[in-house]
Amino acid sequence: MTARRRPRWSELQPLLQPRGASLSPTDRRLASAASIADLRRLARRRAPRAVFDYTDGGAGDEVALQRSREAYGRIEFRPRVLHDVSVVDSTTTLLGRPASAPLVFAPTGFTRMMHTEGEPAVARVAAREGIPYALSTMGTTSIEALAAAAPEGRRWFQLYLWRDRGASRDFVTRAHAAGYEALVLTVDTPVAGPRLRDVRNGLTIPPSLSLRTFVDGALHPAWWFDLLTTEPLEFASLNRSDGTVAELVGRLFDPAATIADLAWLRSAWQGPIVVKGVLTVEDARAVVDAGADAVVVSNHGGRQLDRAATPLEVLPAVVDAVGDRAEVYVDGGIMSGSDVVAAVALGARAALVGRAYLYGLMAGGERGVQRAADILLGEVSSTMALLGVTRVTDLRPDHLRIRSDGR
Ligand SMILES: Cc1cc2nc3c(=O)[nH]c(=O)nc-3n(C[C@H](O)[C@H](O)[C@H](O)COP(=O)(O)O)c2cc1C
Ligand SMILES: CCCCCCC(=O)C(=O)O
Repeated sequence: MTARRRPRWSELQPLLQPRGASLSPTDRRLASAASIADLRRLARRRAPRAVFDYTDGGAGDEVALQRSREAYGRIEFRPRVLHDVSVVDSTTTLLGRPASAPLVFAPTGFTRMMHTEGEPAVARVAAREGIPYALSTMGTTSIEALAAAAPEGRRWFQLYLWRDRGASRDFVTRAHAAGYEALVLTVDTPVAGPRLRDVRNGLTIPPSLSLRTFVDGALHPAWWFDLLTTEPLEFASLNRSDGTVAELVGRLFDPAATIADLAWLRSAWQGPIVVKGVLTVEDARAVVDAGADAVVVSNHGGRQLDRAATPLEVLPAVVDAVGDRAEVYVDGGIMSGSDVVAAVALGARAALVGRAYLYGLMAGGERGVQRAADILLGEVSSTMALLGVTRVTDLRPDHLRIRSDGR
């Protein structure tokens, strides 16, 4: 079924080593992770609590976070049998260029806080696997350094509009000069969502030393060892950023941004623009009218407005409304390749994942991200085969039904 796909590094590695021989403890742990949920468990053990919670958590009571995830639990596949699935082709095109699967690594801020290998590690895995990766404005690696780390990769740049429009313009210029292919304008963060776990943990960016963080660190020495033995976190654009995430957002992000700013961006950037954070048909139409080439139906992984709509539920209506004029992606709660396939069957051109690769990163740096990619991409192929589908374009809504009982 996946015979034509090149074996992945982490599948090969155990075969190339004498049994149990020189596999590092990290490699052994990663090799034993069979799912993204397993990687999450490893991540939780390795990262300090404040870091894990920042990544894992959502806004408010985390209702949006849970609903986004639960929506995938309601999917019931309708497999078709006796179809030749000896060769499954998961390739597609995104923004007019080839991708090995309908999958994108979503932008995530402060990535080197999860593991010091950070964004370059994520970008290298994405490049190796032939999927796009969007660097965040709040990244801890500069636009230029990331381009140098994975020059052959498909790089998108995620833009937050800042109060200082000169700085926003500068990001656009730098992304263009460094060969980024697309801009992802995130529109669901006019102010910070209330991240209660971060408040309770006293999280600051960068993490500061206090009795609490000292104890947290003592319980997670590997993470601290990595942090202390590498260069300090480099923020893409900030010289000093001390404060809580909410303070940072309040200081930098422009709550007055409107659709006119998207029109401005359209005139300033010649390449594709993806608008991320749309949850209504009205907004999807408005941003496509203003020049967006793609929209991401997203509630920011449940991290912004709690009780915001569930992306998978909104997806079909957005596809109906703008799918003939723009590519429609979805994210939030995607933890397996079978979730990716369900999203595509419901009309998404691609699914973005955030936490899924961050759990891998926290669990084992670049090798952990590779493990996450292996798991997701392997599951995309096997789910397609088990559904009786050999091409992404053959996935249709009638390959599934949505159960109302959630079981
Ligand atoms: C730790 C973390 C940091 C994030 N930072 C950003 C960011 O800087 N910009 C952005 O547009 N979205 C950001 N997001 C949201 C993701 O791009 C994406 O929408 C979300 O993670 C999808 O949900 P999932 O994590 O369940 O896959 C972040 C998400 C996480 C988990
Ligand atoms: C509260 C918004 C923080 C913005 C930076 C990173 C990000 O988007 C996130 O979700 O976290």
